[in-house]
Amino acid sequence: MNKVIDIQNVDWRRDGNVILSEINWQVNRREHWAVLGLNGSGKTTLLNIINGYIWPTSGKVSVLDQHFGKTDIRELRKSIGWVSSSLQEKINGMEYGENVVVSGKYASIGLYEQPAADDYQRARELMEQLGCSHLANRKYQTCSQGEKQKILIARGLMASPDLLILDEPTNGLDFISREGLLAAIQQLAAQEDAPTIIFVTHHIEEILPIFNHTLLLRHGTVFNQGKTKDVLTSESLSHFFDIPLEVSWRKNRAWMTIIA
Ligand SMILES: Nc1ncnc2c1ncn2[C@@H]1O[C@H](COP(=O)(O)OP(=O)(O)OP(=O)(O)O)[C@@H](O)[C@H]1O
Repeated sequence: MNKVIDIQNVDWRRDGNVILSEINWQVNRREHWAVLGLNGSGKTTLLNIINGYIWPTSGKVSVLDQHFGKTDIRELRKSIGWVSSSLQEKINGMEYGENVVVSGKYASIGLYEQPAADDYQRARELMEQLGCSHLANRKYQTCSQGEKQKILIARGLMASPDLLILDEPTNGLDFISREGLLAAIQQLAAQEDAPTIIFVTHHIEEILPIFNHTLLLRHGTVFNQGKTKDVLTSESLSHFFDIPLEVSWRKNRAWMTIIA
């Protein structure tokens, strides 16, 4: 496989508005990317294009070397794990943690097929990896927000995807749970056989060292992209957010302070 994501000159217009404009973005294997942008900058729209839920008005898209327009998107989606808040709403709260994870293999929300014993074995391993194996026999609705996210990430890995998209996975987490989830993601991404991970966030300090590349989206355009250390600079981010700020690095993570 050459490119995990290859987006060339993509525009998306809706009702006379330009929502995405001239997007060019290439993601190679062995790279993990963070996508950063304020509300309404076009992050979800871009993810919807990658997953084939919306079609670009112009431009070319290929994902995992499959060229859109020439491929069966439903087949392709089996190789893409996607964890988002809209998925969270679709999960049956009465389902047990491990069943939620196993359902990821069948790319279905509930379980309509009879899983094999080794599916449960794999689900347990993934839950172990994410630090949530103790939730295997817990009803999903009784789990905390952070616990639910870990279950959903394990679920997203169940079909052994080549691409895993984490869309604002830390939403609604307190800072302890957030750090717990980030530590699990860092560990997961560092594994030899990890899928390529795209991590979408509003917060620069959530960009873990493993996210060696970052894409900055603003008003539906790519403001900057490249190596995370080159992109998350005081100068670049002051322009990006249109406010003077200073970036400092602690434990290989960038933190920003607004300077009056
Ligand atoms: N189907 C649509 N029709 C018209 N406008 C749309 C549609 N979908 C998104 N938009 C607009 O496109 C812009 C980008 O939205 P998008 O949801 O992609 O942003 P986002 O970066 O994901 O924001 P957030 O961080 O708030 O989730 C917004 O102004 C939104 O109102």
